[in-house]
Amino acid sequence: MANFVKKTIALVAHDHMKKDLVEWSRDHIEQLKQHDLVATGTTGALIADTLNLSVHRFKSGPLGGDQQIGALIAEKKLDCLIFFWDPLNPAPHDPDVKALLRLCSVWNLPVACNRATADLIITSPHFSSDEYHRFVPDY
Ligand SMILES: O=C(CO)COP(=O)(O)O
Repeated sequence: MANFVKKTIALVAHDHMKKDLVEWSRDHIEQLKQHDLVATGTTGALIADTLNLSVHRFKSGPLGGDQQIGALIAEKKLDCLIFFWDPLNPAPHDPDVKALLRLCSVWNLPVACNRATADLIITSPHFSSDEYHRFVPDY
């Protein structure tokens, strides 16, 4: 029988996508409550205030928040990224966005860029099970 393992989840959304991420977080609030949550500044404030969840907030994305979350990935301190980036509007810090997504591939980190994928990740029995071991490359 599998045991529960608490994970660290990063929540990030661009401005036009924040409403989607708040709705998604509300839909999965019982799961999210069981884990440690981190976020970029504005996203984190919105989720914490709207849903009364405890969220560690890094800097706002354009001010370095994406890179701070990237650093967590490189330090193997993050288990999952839910990143609703905006496919229809350019971001001034697009290189940071690309760098963050790149690190998810470098470190084989589960990353969801839309609600359907986020649903599947958070509801997977593997997500918080001690019987599933994500392969983490040993560079
Ligand atoms: O820009 C972001 C991600 O690239 C998100 O930053 P905020 O949560 O501060 O809006």
